[in-house]
Amino acid sequence: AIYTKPWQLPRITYDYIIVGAGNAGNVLAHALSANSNTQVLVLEAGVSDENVLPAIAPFLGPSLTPNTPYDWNYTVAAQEGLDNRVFPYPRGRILGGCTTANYMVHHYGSSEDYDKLAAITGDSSLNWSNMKKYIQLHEKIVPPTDGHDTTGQYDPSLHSTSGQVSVSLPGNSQTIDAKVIATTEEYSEEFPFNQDITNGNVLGISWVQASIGNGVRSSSSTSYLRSANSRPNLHVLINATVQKVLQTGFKNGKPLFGGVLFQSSRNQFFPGFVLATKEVILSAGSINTPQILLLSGIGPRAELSALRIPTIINNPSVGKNLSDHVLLPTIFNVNGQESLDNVLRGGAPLDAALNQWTTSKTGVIANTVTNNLGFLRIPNNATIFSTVADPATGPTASHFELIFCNFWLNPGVAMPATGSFLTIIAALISPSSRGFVKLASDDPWDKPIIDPKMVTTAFDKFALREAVRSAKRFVTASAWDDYVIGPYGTTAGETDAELDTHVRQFSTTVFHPVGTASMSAPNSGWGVVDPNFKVKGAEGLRVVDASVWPHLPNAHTQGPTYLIAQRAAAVIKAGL
Ligand SMILES: Cc1cc2nc3c(=O)[nH]c(=O)nc-3n(C[C@H](O)[C@H](O)[C@H](O)COP(=O)(O)OP(=O)(O)OC[C@H]3O[C@@H](n4cnc5c(N)ncnc54)[C@H](O)[C@@H]3O)c2cc1C
Repeated sequence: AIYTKPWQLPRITYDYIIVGAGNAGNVLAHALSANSNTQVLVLEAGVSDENVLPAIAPFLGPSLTPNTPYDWNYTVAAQEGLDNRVFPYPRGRILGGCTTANYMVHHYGSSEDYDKLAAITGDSSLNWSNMKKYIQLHEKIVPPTDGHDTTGQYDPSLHSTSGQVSVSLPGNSQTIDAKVIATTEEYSEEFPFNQDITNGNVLGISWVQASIGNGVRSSSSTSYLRSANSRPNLHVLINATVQKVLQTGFKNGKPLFGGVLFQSSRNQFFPGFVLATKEVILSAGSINTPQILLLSGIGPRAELSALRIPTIINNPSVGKNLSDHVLLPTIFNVNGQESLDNVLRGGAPLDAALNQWTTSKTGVIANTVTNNLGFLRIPNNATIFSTVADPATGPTASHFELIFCNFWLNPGVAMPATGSFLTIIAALISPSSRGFVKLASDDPWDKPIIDPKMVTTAFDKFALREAVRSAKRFVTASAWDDYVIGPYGTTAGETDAELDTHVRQFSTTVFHPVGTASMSAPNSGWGVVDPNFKVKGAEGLRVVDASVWPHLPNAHTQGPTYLIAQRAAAVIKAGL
C-alpha cells in the first residue's frame, strides 16, 4: 500500500528499507516483497504520480522538469568548460523517480559496458553474457500504438514479452524517419543501419525503443510497483525525505547501519525513525545517494569534518567520479510545415494532438521526442588518439550519439516564433571529464553542490566537434536535399574555434549522471560499493542505483539501471 503520512505506517521495523521509489528502488521493492514473509518499506521523498498528465502522456514528459513540483530542481555549479554557465540538472521527485520524468528512450548499452564492469570488479557475473538474461524479467515488448508493421525495425528474438516495463517502437511516424533511414543506405559505411542494439553492439543508426505501452508511459512505478502494491508486506511512504542512515551497532567488526531518519518537510520537528533488521538499501540516485552517505558520516573525512559531521567510514570516493553525457543541439532550418514546431508552439495544432491522444492514445502525444538515434565512433586514426587514451568502454563502443528530433530542441533557449527546424542532438557518450557531488552544509534540506565538470578535457572537446561535423555530414545525403535549408546559428561553425564556441554556449546535460558511488573490486583502493552492492566498510547497507556505474554506459541510463537493479535483487535474494 502507498501511505502519505508517517503516522499511517503500520510498523517501525522492517526486514528491508529501500530509500527511493525510483528506477532501481521499485525493482527491488517488487523482487524483495515477492516473499510474503519479508517485510519491505520504501521511503520516497516525492509525490504520487497518479493523474499527473505529463507523467502519463509521453510527448508531454519533458514538461515535468525543470523547476516543477516533480523535480528536485537542482542546478549545476558554474561549468568552467562551458563559459561558466549554470543550468538546471533535473531529477525526478515523484513515484518512479526519473523513470516517471524521463524521455523514455529505452535500451541497455554496449556489451563492452558490462564486460568492462566485470573486469573492473573482478566479478564475471556482471558481464554482458550473464546480465542480458535479466532482460527477460524486466521487459515486455508490445506493439507500437499506431499498429504499424515493425518488421526489420527490431529483432524480436532479443526481447521479452513477459517482463514488467512495456517497451515499444515509435507509435507516430514522422517525415524525417524515411530520410534518416535513406541516409543509412546512401552513407552505409559511415552511418550503417543497426536493426537492434539490444544485441550489445550499439554502432549504427537504429529505430528508437521507448518505455511506452499503448500510447502511455511505462515507468518503474506503473510497472514494478503497481504489480506489487497490493502485497500486504510492501509499504511505500511518499513525501518522506530521508536525512541519513543511522549506525545501530557493530557487526563483524564493522559499523552496522540499521536505522533511517526521515522528514516530511523541513519544519517537521521530530523526524520519523524506522529500523531494518536485514538491510537498508540506498536507491536515491546519483545525486542523492552520495548526499545521504555523506550526511550519514560515510565519505571523505576532511570534507565531513569541515561540516562538523562525525566520520564513521572514511571513504574519499563518495560523491567523486561523477560523469554525464553532454547534450549539444545541432539545429537546422528546414522547409515546409511538417516539423512538430507548430505543435510545440501551442494553439490549435496542440489542442488537436491532445484531443487525438485523449480519445485514442495515438498521434504525436503518444510518442517520445525521437524516432531514430545512432551511436558512432571517432575513427581509430584520429589525431586525438596520439595524445590521449580512448575513453570508450571498448573497441566496439561509441564516442558519441546522434538523436534525430523533428523540431527545435535547445534546452534553456526559447524557440523562434516562426520557422521549422530539425535538431540532431550530438551527445558525448564517452566523456573523460569527471566531476563530483558534495555537501553544501550538514542540513539535509540544503541542495548538494553538483559539478559534472563538463567538457574540461581535450578528448571531450575533440569528440563534440567531431559529433557536430558528423551531424552536418548526415544531412548532406540526398534524402535531405529538398528539406534542409542549412545550419542554424552557431551550428554553422566550421573551424575548431567556431565549433568550440558552439559547444561552450549550448552544451547541457542528457540527464545521465553516474559514478558517485562507484562499484569496484572488493579490495581495490577506490570505489564505494563491492560487486555485491555492499557499501565498503559497512554492514547492513547497500547502494543500488545508477550511481554504482563507474563509467557511463553506451545508453540512456534507465535500461542499464534496470538491469543493475535486477542483478542486485538476485544477489540479495541469494544471500550474497
Ligand atoms: C529529464 C530526464 C530525462 C531523461 N531521459 C532519459 C531517457 O529518455 N532514457 C533513459 O534511459 N534515461 C533517461 N534519463 C535518465 C534515467 O531516467 C536515470 O538515469 C535513471 O532513471 C536513474 O535511476 P536511479 O534509480 O539511479 O534514480 P531515480 O530514478 O532518480 O530514483 C531515485 C529516487 O529516490 C528518491 N529520493 C532521492 N533522495 C531521496 C531521499 N533523501 N529520501 C527519499 N527518497 C529520495 C527520488 O525522489 C527518486 O524517486 C532521464 C533523466 C531525466 C531527469
